[in-house]
Amino acid sequence: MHPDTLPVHVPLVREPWGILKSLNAARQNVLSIIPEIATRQPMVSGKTGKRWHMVMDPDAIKHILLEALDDYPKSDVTKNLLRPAIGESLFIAEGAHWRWQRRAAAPVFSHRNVMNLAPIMTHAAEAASARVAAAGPRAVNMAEEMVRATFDVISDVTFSGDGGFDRDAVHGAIDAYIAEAGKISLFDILGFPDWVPRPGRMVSGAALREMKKVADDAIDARRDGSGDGVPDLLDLLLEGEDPKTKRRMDTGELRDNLLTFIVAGHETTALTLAWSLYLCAFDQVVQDRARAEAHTVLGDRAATGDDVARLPLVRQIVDEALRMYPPAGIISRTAQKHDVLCGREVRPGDTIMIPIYALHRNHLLWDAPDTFRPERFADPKAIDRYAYLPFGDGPRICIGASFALQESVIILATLLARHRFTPVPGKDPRPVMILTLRPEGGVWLEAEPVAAPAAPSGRAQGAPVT
Ligand code: HEM
Repeated sequence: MHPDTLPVHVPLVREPWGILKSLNAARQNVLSIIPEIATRQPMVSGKTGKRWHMVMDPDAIKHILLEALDDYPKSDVTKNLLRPAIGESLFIAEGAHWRWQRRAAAPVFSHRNVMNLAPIMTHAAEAASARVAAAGPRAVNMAEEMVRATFDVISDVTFSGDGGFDRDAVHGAIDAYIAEAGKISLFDILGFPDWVPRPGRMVSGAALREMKKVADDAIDARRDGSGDGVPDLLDLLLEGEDPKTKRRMDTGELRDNLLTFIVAGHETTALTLAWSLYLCAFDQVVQDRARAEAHTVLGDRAATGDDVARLPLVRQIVDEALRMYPPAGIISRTAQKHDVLCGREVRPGDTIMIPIYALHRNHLLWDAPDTFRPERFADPKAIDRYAYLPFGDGPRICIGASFALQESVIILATLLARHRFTPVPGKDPRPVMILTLRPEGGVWLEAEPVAAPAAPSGRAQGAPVT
């Protein structure tokens, strides 16, 4: 197929690059350090200051993420990067300190609790759809809209109804932090030796202090008052207890974990939605089919938690967007022991990268990997589990995966039911990874209103929460 007929992708490196060239390229886009052969081979190794390996072999990945979990902790660099913002929270902690927090937080994301939070997602979907309608007929940057929608959701489910919680202050602080942290990660992902100067290390302390204070105040206020209505993530985490040690989180631990949910959960979900909408605009046939599905199930109302299971094509579009543009495009670990992966020697201290972007486009694992084909997810059993890792895997798999998928399907189905999205010529986004895989330039789409048919009879109406 002619490349012009493919959705946007990153041109990968075809020749070995020196340190400076790699560094320069990574400054612009971390994905551009992935060699093209990583989409054709099970493992690629090299040395850029430190020894590194990129692993795309499902069995080796299973070994790293599941069987030998303790021998492959998250790389120090990832942890150093995030610690100033989110402390020793679930995302960063290792060993016993990670285990008790994971056990205490697991029930927070149970199917029932996530379902209970669906009305907040429906409400955000309604609001996003109304904003898009109001902005038309001119082109809308859907990437920006989706950041707003998912931030509405995550701030409502973390600190719902807390009058004193200043959303804009937290949003601003997180964005400033991520922008700074992104600069550091370029060095860190490459595994440069510690003596390389890191200009971004001077992360703005003031922004972080402000963010933590806002969160602490909201937690203390909640401890004093009683939360009413459906318990949100803060209520659930306040109740959370490690069943083994009976330990509960103190205010600092609660704050670090709630901020983790905001940092880990909001931009990633916004990107999933932005890329899904880009792909729907790219392929009008798929978009029409998804709209027909949404109309059949929803009629003229917004999607609810109960609808998610009845929207398989919308879900497949989300799955395929997560394959082609995984928000966490690379995850990395530091080897602790001598080991052998794909017949190759691994030494303690080696950086192990799982370039999810290249794994999801590996020709050994996927047919026509650069082509948008949501139907490849029609039968989930047909997908090799360790070939598809948008949420990681093993005990450290994303704790918010079902939350993110539910939110994405609710928002995408609602938007597709009410608008027809078409690309704006000459405004294709460029996939760029700094900390996450973003559509540089935005996802600019024309959104034409579509009249939805009346709600199908005999089905409960999902009244949006106001
Ligand atoms: C589409 C959206 C999302 C994507 C693509 C995503 C991706 C990931 C990935 C790849 C990991 C594993 C990282 C590694 O092993 O190095 C992870 C971990 C994590 N994610 Fe997500 N995530 C998403 C949404 C969320 C949401 C909504 C939340 C919370 C509300 C969340 C909270 C976390 C936490 C706490 C961890 C660390 C878990 C642990 O180490 O025990 N994520 N995520």
